[in-house]
Amino acid sequence: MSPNLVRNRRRLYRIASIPADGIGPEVISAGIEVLEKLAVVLGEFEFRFDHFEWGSEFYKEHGKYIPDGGLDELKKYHAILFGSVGAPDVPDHISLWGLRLAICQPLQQYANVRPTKILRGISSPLKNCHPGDLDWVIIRENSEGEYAGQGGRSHIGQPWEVATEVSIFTRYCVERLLRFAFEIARKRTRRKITVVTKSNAQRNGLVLWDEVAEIVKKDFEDVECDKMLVDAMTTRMVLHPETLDTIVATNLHADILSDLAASLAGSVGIAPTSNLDPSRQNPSMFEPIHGSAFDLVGKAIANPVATFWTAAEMVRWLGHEDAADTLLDCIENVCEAGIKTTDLGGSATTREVTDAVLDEIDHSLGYDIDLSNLPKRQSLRMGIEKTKERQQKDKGVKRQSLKLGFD
Ligand SMILES: NC(=O)c1ccc[n+]([C@@H]2O[C@H](COP(=O)([O-])OP(=O)(O)OC[C@H]3O[C@@H](n4cnc5c(N)ncnc54)[C@H](O)[C@@H]3O)[C@@H](O)[C@H]2O)c1
Ligand SMILES: O=C(O)[C@H](O)[C@@H](O)C(=O)O
Ligand SMILES: [K+]
Ligand SMILES: [Mn+2]
Repeated sequence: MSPNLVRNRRRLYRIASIPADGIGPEVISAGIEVLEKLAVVLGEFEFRFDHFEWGSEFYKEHGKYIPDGGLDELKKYHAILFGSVGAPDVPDHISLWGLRLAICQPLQQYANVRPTKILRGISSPLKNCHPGDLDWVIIRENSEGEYAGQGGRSHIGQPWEVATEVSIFTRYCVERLLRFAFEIARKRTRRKITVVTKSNAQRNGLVLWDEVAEIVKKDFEDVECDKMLVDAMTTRMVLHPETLDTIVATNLHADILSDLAASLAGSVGIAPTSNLDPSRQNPSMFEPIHGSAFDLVGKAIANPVATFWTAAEMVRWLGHEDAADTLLDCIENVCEAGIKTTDLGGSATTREVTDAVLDEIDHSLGYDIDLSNLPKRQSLRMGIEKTKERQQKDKGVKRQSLKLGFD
């Protein structure tokens, strides 16, 4: 088979990488290594990453996080891989609105999807909660609500100063998000959704949420639906995690609940986030759930698992379910082998966890692949095809060593 033919069968994905601030660059560079390894070993697709230096250093130099025309530039990519924005010497509302929200909102990434489960090898801080008891996906409204940006300040610095922070809930945005969440619930085994609001106190917008949920649920009779007030929801998440599956909530409520969820599953260092434009008119953006973690910067101990799981979700969104599952399996194997960072009670560095995951991916086809003597990339592509052919023939043979050499 000619190398060109092999090449043509592999999908090429152009990814915009925006590592930004804090531990963002440390975890995103690890994530890119893992994605590139996955691409080489599986041979189904390849990635071309373009790196954007947008972040707080860029802001301090240029007075903006995104240069003119930057959003149009992003639209040319299949997906965006994002680290975290936020620096100790820039107010947090400037950085968040300058970069993350300035991408999510105009690109209509209205569905923020945050799965959490107890990965193999990780234990929950809840003493009665075991793997399988906590397996949730939180769907966060990602375009309006408490993050609509409506409000202002008057008489600044005066004793009579006023500030308003106005939440906006539109029937259109609430309904599209609820429909998306019910679809997710329907695809999961338990077909169960909990709609979370605070409609006792927030008597306008969140009453609208409740009403729209009642209408939407009629189209999903196969999905079991219940509703909770957000304060009681925190209690249920802690005391009865096994009663929950898909959870849908407003922008702010789901932001808070999802950090709690990640920590109940072990750490904010493990959980992924997908900022999706379900219409696929714009690229979606994938990021670990955590922020810049100023306390960890430069120490080389940031947990890269959240970014690896995020990378798996990006691969899934691009249409490669099996590859995503393979990557998640590799991540769990590493956790199960006890190679964990300090937030999970281990002592491994970011590098050690990354190397262990790279090694697992190498083994994921069932062969040890030695690519060291290959002269050029094309040969490597052919080599991978050959490896897969042989794997098909030798199904069940585990961890054979295979030395590839084509020219
Ligand atoms: N999406 C984003 O870009 C995003 C998300 C959250 C926070 N932020 C920003 O990040 C900055 C810091 O925010 P914060 O302290 O509230 O939240 P954070 O998520 O950065 O940190 C909270 C805690 O979690 C720990 N932690 C976070 N990531 C970890 C990892 N990968 N491995 C191990 N431990 C990890 C930190 O050490 C810290 O103790 C702020 O500027 C905030 O605005 C940005
Ligand atoms: O949107 C936010 O509130 C922050 O960026 C952050 O907490 C997140 O989860 O993305
Ligand atoms: K992040
Ligand atoms: Mn958050």
